[in-house]
Amino acid sequence: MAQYTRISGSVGLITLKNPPVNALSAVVRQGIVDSVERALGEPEVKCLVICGQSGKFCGGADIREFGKKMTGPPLIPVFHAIEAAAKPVVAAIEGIALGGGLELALGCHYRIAHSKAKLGLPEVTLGLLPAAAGSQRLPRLIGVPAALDLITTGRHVTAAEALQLGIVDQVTDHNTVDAAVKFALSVAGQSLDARRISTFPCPRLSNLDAVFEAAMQKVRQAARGAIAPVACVQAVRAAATLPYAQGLEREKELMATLFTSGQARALQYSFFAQRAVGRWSMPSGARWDTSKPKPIRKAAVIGLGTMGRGITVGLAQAGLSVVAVETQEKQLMEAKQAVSGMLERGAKKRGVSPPLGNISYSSNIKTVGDVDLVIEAVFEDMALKKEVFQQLSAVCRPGTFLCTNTSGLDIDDLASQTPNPELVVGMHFFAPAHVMKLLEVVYGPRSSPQAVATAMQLGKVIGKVSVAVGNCQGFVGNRMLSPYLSQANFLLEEGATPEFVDQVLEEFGFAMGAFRMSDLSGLDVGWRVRKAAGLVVPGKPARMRQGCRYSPLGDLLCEQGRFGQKTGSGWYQYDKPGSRVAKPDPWLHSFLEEYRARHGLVARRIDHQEVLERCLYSLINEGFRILEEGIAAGPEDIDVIYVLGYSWPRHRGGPMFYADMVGLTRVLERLEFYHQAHPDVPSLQPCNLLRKLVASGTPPIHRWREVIKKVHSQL
Ligand SMILES: CCCCCCC/C=C/C(=O)SCCNC(=O)CCNC(=O)[C@H](O)C(C)(C)COP(=O)(O)OP(=O)(O)OC[C@H]1O[C@@H](n2cnc3c(N)ncnc32)[C@H](O)[C@@H]1OP(=O)(O)O
Repeated sequence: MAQYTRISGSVGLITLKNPPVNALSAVVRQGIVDSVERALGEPEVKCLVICGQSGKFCGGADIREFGKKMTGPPLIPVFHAIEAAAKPVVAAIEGIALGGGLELALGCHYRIAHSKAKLGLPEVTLGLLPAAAGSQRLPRLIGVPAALDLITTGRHVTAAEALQLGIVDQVTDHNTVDAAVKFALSVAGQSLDARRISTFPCPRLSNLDAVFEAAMQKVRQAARGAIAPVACVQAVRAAATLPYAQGLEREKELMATLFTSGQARALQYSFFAQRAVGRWSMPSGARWDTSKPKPIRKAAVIGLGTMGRGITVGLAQAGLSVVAVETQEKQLMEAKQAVSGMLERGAKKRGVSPPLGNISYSSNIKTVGDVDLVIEAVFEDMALKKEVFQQLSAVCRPGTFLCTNTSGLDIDDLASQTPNPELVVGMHFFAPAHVMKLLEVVYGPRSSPQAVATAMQLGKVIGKVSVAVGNCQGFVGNRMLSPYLSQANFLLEEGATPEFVDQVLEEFGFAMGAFRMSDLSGLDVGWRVRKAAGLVVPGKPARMRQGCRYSPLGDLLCEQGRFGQKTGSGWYQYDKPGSRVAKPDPWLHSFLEEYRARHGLVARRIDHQEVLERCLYSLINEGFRILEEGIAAGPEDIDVIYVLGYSWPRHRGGPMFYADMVGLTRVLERLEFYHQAHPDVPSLQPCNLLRKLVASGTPPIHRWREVIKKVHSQL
């Protein structure tokens, strides 16, 4: 709702009340209309102030109303009524003014913001554009280049930047409503002619075409197929070239295509999924709302390689005390320098001082005796990790949580090295660990709910989106990647090239195709895992292992020292070791031809559809298996992992959402088709849960959990 009160005798105060973010639901919109009408009708009222309850101005349109039947007054006429008012209307912006929230403020005559407020038009991140006249008002207020930047990226700006850009008129460190009331009284009675943004001409640009061409090129490059950023540029162009009313028509037209698009649905699903993963549950019944985390004030990181350094930076930046341990003195010195550099660069960007004092470095593991939680980040080697866990058990005080940063090793096996396996969880960080948003929190059968809650909470404190998953080979992300990469390799055996496979996957929207990604991560990583699993048989590249089809192509490259970017060659060639520019490699093409000839394989033409279906559907099929086994609690968990950790295009929601969009029946049919053609590839065999979902009438994704529950109850 919107509450109307009169304060200081002549100020009409409208307070938006719709927790948690005062979104502009139908009731709120109606409340604004009624309150404005009332204030304008009261002769004693000289000016109006609009604010939001609980220190939050407004989080924008109510996203939960999208896709439902529209009720209540539409936003544009509401904002026009405010702008047309004969009494000054001042927006008192505390906390947030985002999307429709900022558009509401732009409809007001003045804007006063608290110094800690964040403002922005993030509609593009939801597959939309600022279609409550934001795309038309903002360029008129701050000029085309700045408006293009804010609208196409959706980035939030601080109050200080908003003041500099001219979005707000004043910034205060004190009570924002008081400041707005004082300000409103000071301008009451003055002419409002120069305050109605819709009447402003858009600031002229001499190089208008060049500016828009450059903007379009930039968004097309960054968007990986997303349509909203392109529509945002088109809408701002309308503001720059058309009168306001016509610009508004164009904004409406563009919004109509976006609003009902699959991409908008995917992005909005992704928004809610990212929040839903915080409400985790375990098969034991333990849940986020019944498991209390322990506060972590002091943590230790063991092993200061690339991952350990990033984790140390993340913890220190979040204000924790960190003991950073590296037993090799030379490595310790290098790490100290590298960590300090990262902290200094990060602090410079944020205009704060680097938290160097939060870290103490040591080469002795015994120095971790008084920490609340340890994150072991030594080399990915089970024997080494076990040794470290045994040492930790001896030196840590009782109750210390022991976490391991591993991308797939058995958490339970590691937990068995300690007298308190309930305190052990996996924390799978993604490189670079201080930058990547994703954290897989892995619980073993003996991990306590409190240990999981604590790791999840710590993830939040250090700014990660944490997803709780069960213990299995590769956890969720890497387990699903395995069939995807296998298919990519099989496609090479059958006639494709790395360039073609990558092109198809990149056109789908991945930042990098399977082979470019493998070259970046290092082919030796997978090689080591396959060796440990007994799959690599040097000198005998037979194409079957343990009764299933196996491609030894990656192993053969590793045997030649081709580990990817770091060695200057892998699936591609690079100018020099460490170079990032992948070039097709004639050597690799001849190698593939010889390989096929040696194994009696005849190259055939493989089309886009086959590449996409075999790579993606095998990955999705593994996702269904993961759900069936209860390793992930719901499809949102998998989708968040893929979008944040594996560069799955956000505008496609994630693999499970994509399966829902394609249609489960179609996914099932195509898997059956490919499995018939490749009966020796078990990952192509449709899993039971997928069959059950299809048999139960292909329910939409938000109802899959009901079917999953039934499957689990039958086990
Ligand atoms: C019908 C046609 C209308 C056409 C209008 C076109 C023009 C306008 C379009 C828009 O305004 S689209 C919305 C633009 N706004 C946003 O994108 C903001 C989205 N929200 C956020 O970025 C964050 O939530 C926040 C506001 C910065 C707060 O972050 P914080 O970390 O503090 O909390 P969260 O966990 O993210 O959110 C808490 C809670 O609130 C729900 N929520 C947030 N924003 C909205 C919203 N705009 N509508 C509905 N619900 C919202 C969020 O989902 C969380 O709830 P749970 O999911 O955990 O239950």
